[in-house]
Amino acid sequence: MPTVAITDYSFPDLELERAILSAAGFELQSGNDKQTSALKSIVAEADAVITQFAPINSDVIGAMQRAKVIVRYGIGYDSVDVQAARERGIPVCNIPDYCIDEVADHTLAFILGVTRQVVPNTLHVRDGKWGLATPLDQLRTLRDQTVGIVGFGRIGREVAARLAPFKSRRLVFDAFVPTEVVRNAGCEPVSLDDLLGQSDIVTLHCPSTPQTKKLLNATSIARMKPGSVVINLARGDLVDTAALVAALQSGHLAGAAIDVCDPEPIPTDGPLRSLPNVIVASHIASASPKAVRTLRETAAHIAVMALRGEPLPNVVNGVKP
Ligand SMILES: NC(=O)c1ccc[n+]([C@@H]2O[C@H](COP(=O)([O-])OP(=O)(O)OC[C@H]3O[C@@H](n4cnc5c(N)ncnc54)[C@H](O)[C@@H]3O)[C@@H](O)[C@H]2O)c1
Ligand SMILES: O=C(O)[C@H](O)COP(=O)(O)O
Repeated sequence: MPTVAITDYSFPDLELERAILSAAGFELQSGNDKQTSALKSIVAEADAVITQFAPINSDVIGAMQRAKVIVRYGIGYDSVDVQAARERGIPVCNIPDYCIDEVADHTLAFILGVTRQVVPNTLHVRDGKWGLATPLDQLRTLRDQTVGIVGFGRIGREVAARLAPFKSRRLVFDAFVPTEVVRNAGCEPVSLDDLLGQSDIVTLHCPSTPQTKKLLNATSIARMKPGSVVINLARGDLVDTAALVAALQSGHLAGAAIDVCDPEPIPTDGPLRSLPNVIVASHIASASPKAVRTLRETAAHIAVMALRGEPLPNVVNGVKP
């Protein structure tokens, strides 16, 4: 019986996937290991592979003897060596639209949380105190803030739309989206340098690629406005963690709100877990019952389509099945 291998997952079980695959006559085999040797063994005989955060590098892809597809449980596919898959003729599919509202809402929650100093003022009251916990000049209004959005895809556009009623000035840098698309959304297309130099809030919504890794590093952070903040719900490696921590500790950056970090998880003694001017979450911005269900069902259905030889949606590496 054809087999679908799931390399790793963060869900309590795989019953949803198992039901879809067995109804289609396929068997599910699963592991939950991110080491190359274990990954090679789980994918070796699989006819389709579904993967979440495990690194599917060229060694792991080289071990695939029969795979007709690699499906990423998620939007970003930086954990998969898509070029190695292309060389082997294996299509890689992502799930591009399962959590756009969830991540855009979470971004607004983070932006408002930082702007209105929600977390320190909550902890203050919990600590038995009363009155303003943070200096007055740290409480701002979005009407007075310039927000710089890096990456104007599905999530970046929804963030921009959610910011419109707050009347913030919205700057956008996207390396590929035409400037009319940005203007039509009521935003101002700018260069990355202008965005960093003029924004009070910089929010990242581009993928992790060789061009965007460490987009925010010591040099680019130094170009940011003193007192500005960084919001990152895209990928941890877009930001040089040491440079971010140094800028938060020196006060050059007033704060950060991050759902993703490099590395993940953040080490237990890592400063990003304890700095008072940081809001942090553990890569959960995509979560809602609807989003997780859509993600899991879509991944299983794409595996079924591949095993039936049907045309595949969301192929990101240009390989036709
Ligand atoms: N925290 C989470 O749980 C979570 C959930 C979903 C997505 N994400 C991350 O968010 C990212 C964005 O998601 P999306 O759905 O908006 O993707 P998308 O593909 O719709 O949009 C990404 C945008 O980034 C732009 N871009 C690419 N390279 C760029 C560069 N060098 N400089 C500037 N812009 C560039 C693209 O042109 C595109 O418009 C994903 O790649 C993923 O890594 C995180
Ligand atoms: O469950 C998750 O956290 C999602 O898979 C995140 O992955 P994505 O950021 O690539 O969508």
